[in-house]
Amino acid sequence: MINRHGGIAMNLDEFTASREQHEIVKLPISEKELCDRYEQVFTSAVNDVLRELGYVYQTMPKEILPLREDMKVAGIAFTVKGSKNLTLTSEMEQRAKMLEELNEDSICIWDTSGDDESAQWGEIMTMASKRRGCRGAIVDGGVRDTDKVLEQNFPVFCKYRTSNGMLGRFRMIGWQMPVKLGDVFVYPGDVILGDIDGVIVIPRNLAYDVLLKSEYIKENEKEIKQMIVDGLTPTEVVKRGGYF
Ligand SMILES: O=C([O-])CC(=O)C(=O)O
Ligand SMILES: [Mg+2]
Repeated sequence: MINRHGGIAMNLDEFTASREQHEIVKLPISEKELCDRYEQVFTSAVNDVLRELGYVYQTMPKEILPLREDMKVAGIAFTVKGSKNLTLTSEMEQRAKMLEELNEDSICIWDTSGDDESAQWGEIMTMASKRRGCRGAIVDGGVRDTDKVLEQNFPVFCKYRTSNGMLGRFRMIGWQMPVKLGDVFVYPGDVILGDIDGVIVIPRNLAYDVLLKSEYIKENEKEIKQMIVDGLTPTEVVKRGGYF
């Protein structure tokens, strides 16, 4: 296309739409039921289903782990993006506003631009987000007040613990925008599942089908495990259609 200065114009409409007007498709079941059922499966099963569909870059950086090994959570992505920043004017007010926009069955996802210094989550933020019906937080950064977060039984997955509060060190640039943690893109509305093996992102348009197939895998693996209990060798298991 020739622009009004006679030069070649770049048409960014489609690209912009793919990034910033990502459709939040309606799901065949409620978000609450979807999340509750995802919490009954496990990340490895979901990962295998996504792999079958050709989606092999859906796991978050492997350093993002649960605060306690038995923590498991599924939720609807509410994304937050920030970076190291020395300014603090209105930082608290801005963070309060974000927390007040968290919705029921959300999970707060922090893209920290690779922060290695501050805590993006803590005790009071846990208390406030629980009241909003938020199901957990996934932080590509840090958490503080860890003992008080653990007492609240709120699933938090993060890279590190630190007493460094984010004020004056880090701040948000916005929320509910597309973010990228490691290799994986997260769009607001995607489904997130975290357990002892880490965190996986299920694109929203696939979320219901992937759930059904993951539930099937969970059932099917019972039969495979029974073959081992019955004394079959791994070779016999594979011959009968079993897998690992
Ligand atoms: O501001 C922070 O770093 C978070 C915090 O301490 C809290 O939520 O209690
Ligand atoms: Mg605190």
